[in-house]
Amino acid sequence: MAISELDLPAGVVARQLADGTALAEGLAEHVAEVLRQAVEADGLASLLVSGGRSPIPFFEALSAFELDWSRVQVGLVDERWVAPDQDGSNEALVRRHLLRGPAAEATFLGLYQPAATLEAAARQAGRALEPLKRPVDMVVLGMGEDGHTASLFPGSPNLAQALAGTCAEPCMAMLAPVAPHPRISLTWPVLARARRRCLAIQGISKLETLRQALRADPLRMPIRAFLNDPLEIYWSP
Ligand SMILES: O=C(O)[C@H](O)[C@@H](O)[C@H](O)[C@H](O)COP(=O)(O)O
Repeated sequence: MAISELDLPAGVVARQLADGTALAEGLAEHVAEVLRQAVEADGLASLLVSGGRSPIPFFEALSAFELDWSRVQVGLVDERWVAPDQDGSNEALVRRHLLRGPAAEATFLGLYQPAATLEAAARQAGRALEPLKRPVDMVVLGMGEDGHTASLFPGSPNLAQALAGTCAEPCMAMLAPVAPHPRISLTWPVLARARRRCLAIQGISKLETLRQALRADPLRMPIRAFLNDPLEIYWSP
């Protein structure tokens, strides 16, 4: 199976790479160029990345690119509600694998907030995102086997509100079916209205998930809400 076999909506571009290394390097080169152009045009660039396991090679490849990282904001599309020094923290993942070398000069805008409740933490995270340049210059999404993206999980309370184009909150409390369960996720308006968006997925199984998502209800497979122009899908076997 090849990604070219998928019937993608207009404005959705698919790039098939030979393997995970080529995917990480190709995506890093593309993202670095978008950031470089945004810094040149606006004096500031904003990047939102996903957590999980698969972005690590991409993070490490991107961190080595020479650009004016002091004018780049790096944030997360979601966070597990765990402190940065605990297992599962996306902030720790980005600080360890992306904010190093030249990229150490970037400004990190995290989502984790200690608070009495997850909902209070999400509200505080939204306020902490106020300095984020919008529309965001580049959002890099991942996708789970169930069709979730960021921490927009099927069956999560608040999902319908978070996917609505009228959602006024930049981020919301979400619940994942897998540990760590409490999450904070950016919402559709921030993620979908970015100037450039990439979806990075690897393996036949996720390609099958993507094929199913193209015909699915976003409430059942939330990635569907982002499969529209502009989107560049990076996929490798
Ligand atoms: O916090 C997270 O886990 C991510 O933001 C999440 O949305 C991730 O992109 C998918 O779960 C895919 O994860 P993998 O790339 O590790 O399969």
